[in-house]
Amino acid sequence: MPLALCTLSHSPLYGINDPDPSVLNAVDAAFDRVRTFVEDFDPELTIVFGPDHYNGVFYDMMPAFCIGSGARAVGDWGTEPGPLPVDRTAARRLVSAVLDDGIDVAQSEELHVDHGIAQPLEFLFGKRYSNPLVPVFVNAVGLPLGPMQRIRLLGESIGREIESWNKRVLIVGSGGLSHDPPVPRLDEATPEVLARLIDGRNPSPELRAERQRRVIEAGKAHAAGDTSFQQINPDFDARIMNTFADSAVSETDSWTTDWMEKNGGHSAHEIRSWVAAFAALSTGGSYTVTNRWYWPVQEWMTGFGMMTAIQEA
Ligand SMILES: O=C(O)/C=C/c1cccc(O)c1O
Ligand SMILES: [Fe+2]
Repeated sequence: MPLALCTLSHSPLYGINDPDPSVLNAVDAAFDRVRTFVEDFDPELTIVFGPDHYNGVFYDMMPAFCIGSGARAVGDWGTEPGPLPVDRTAARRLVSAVLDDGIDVAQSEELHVDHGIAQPLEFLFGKRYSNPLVPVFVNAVGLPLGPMQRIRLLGESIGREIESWNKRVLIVGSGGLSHDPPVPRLDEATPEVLARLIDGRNPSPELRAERQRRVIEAGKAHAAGDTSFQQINPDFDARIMNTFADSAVSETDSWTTDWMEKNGGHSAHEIRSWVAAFAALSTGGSYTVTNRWYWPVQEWMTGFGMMTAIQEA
């Protein structure tokens, strides 16, 4: 049974700070094509790799990656709060298989996910989806980060296991390409921010609104040409997408944290979700990229890309 893949950027500023209608319409048309691709594939299970932005996972216990054998959405940025339809059996089997492969993945029976995982699921399946899935948190903001090879190996391990299930499994990778939105950072945190990075679960509505307002303002300034932000880098983004299109996933092993940040900004590490997704797809042999789209969207503060791919029979 073939596996299918869809990798896509997310931005909470979608629907809030929108670009010119010609760009927005093109993005929405691409979303329609991706949704048709998913509907045609008709997945029996979805594995979604995605980051968190200190809304669900904190420095009180920061894993490199974590499989959710139960999960709930925190409901940031207008995403639907509440439990996710996790296939617990599948998730627990994945945890065992990955551990057997020598990768020390964490497990959560109640993984808290933010827009990094919730938004792509809503883009693909609508607001109240009930199709079975397994969320996999991939640390992309809580520095320090381990080498890229580890995320490839995680993806391959998951790919080998799902391959053996003889099911139609859709693999989703969520994350921006080059981007540098104002996500707080440990190395420059004030004591007040540090406390929130360690244990910031269930913030007051005022605190959440204040944080979101800051990001909206940053998006507006970015779109107005404020150069104090690291700029979107379309050349870097093309290189990333070409690597996946060329089936050269193992080349990502040589991408260093420094290189990613210099060229793509601090949040470029979200590309780790794409690496895991393509690595999982690649375990069954060759794959074909069926479509790709890209726009540098200043209003959303991110290089916004999407790719779909399917295993070759
Ligand atoms: O508010 C946050 O924590 C993150 C915002 C953001 C903005 C643009 C692109 C992204 O991938 C983000 O997560
Ligand atoms: Fe993000």
